[in-house]
Amino acid sequence: MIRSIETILVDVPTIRPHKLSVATMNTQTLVLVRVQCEDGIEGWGEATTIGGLNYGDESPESVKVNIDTHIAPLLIGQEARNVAATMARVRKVIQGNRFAKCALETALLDAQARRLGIPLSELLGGRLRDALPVAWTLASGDTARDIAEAESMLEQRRHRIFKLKIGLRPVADDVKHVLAIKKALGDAVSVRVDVNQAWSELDAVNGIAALQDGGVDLIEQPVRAENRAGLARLARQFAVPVMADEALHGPLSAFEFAKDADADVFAVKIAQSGGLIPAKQVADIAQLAGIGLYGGTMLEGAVGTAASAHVFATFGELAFGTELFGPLLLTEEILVEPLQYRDFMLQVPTKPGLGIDIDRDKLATLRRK
Ligand SMILES: O=C(O)C[C@H]1C=CC(=O)O1
Ligand SMILES: [Mn+2]
Repeated sequence: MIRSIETILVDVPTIRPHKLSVATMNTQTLVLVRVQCEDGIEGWGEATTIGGLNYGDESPESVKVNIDTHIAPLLIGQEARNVAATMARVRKVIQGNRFAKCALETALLDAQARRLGIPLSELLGGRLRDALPVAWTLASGDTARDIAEAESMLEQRRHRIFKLKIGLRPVADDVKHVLAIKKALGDAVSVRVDVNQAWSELDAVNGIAALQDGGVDLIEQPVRAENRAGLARLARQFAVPVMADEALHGPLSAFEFAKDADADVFAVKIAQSGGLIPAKQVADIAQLAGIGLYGGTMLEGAVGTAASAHVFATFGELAFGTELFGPLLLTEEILVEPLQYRDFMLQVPTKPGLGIDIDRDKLATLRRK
């Protein structure tokens, strides 16, 4: 039985300003969810977003207040072992709030997998890989600094896929910035861009043409999330793959995109999908439709990153790798043993549940008072 649900806000400074077209982040706020069960088992989940309400329609504070006030009371006293029934109840009576639902589902599945003594990926059907390629986002806003940062990542064998955040400056300036980085890093390195919806369709036609010529590998969410037809036109017009990110809000939106192949690639995110099981459905839909997969992040800390890793490890196809670098962008470690990144890959944890242990003392110091 579920005994208690606690939500904890944790503000962690980033290692440098992280500049997106919608926000500049100097801290990330983690919403940690702790579910305690009568049998002594506990599970952890996490929700994050980017820049308060700049990125999505849930904020860390809304996730906390909506779980505390509206969702937790539905769950206290419910059977903890049947996560499917519990989440079905939540999904039936709670509208929206995908990030909050994801954090809760993560905690319930973590608890159940710990109870069974198996890694979470096994509860999700079993893993097809033990390590995941991880991209790094260059988003300092400065070309020379981004190149130096990428070179250091290559030297440490941490990342060889780089995603550049653009869309804030005029298209020509952004193209110049991206191509300078691509030229400096060379052909062995994958350079991609994320426009975070900033371009008009006309900007996108011009921008993508130049980026494609310059050897950029992937174009992420160039136009508004609502403009599915526009994204589809761009995907058809260009050979360089065009990826849907903010446009994906779970299985239903994935199905709408998949019906007519309106994107070449999906950025699958557990939070945007509304949970781990819906994220798997998004991936299934993509694979059935021949759409490529990329394991996305909401810049989660270690808990959300581990949860995402367990989900992505079950994907048959993962042609574009992942961007599960969230914990590496933060100045503080909240795990007893950090997640392992080596040889350009994140190692999927192997211990039961999420396979991680929260450092309780650290959490006590960092939590918002
Ligand atoms: O993809 C996004 O839009 C959000 C996020 C993921 C990586 C990053 O730097 O920002
Ligand atoms: Mn994106």
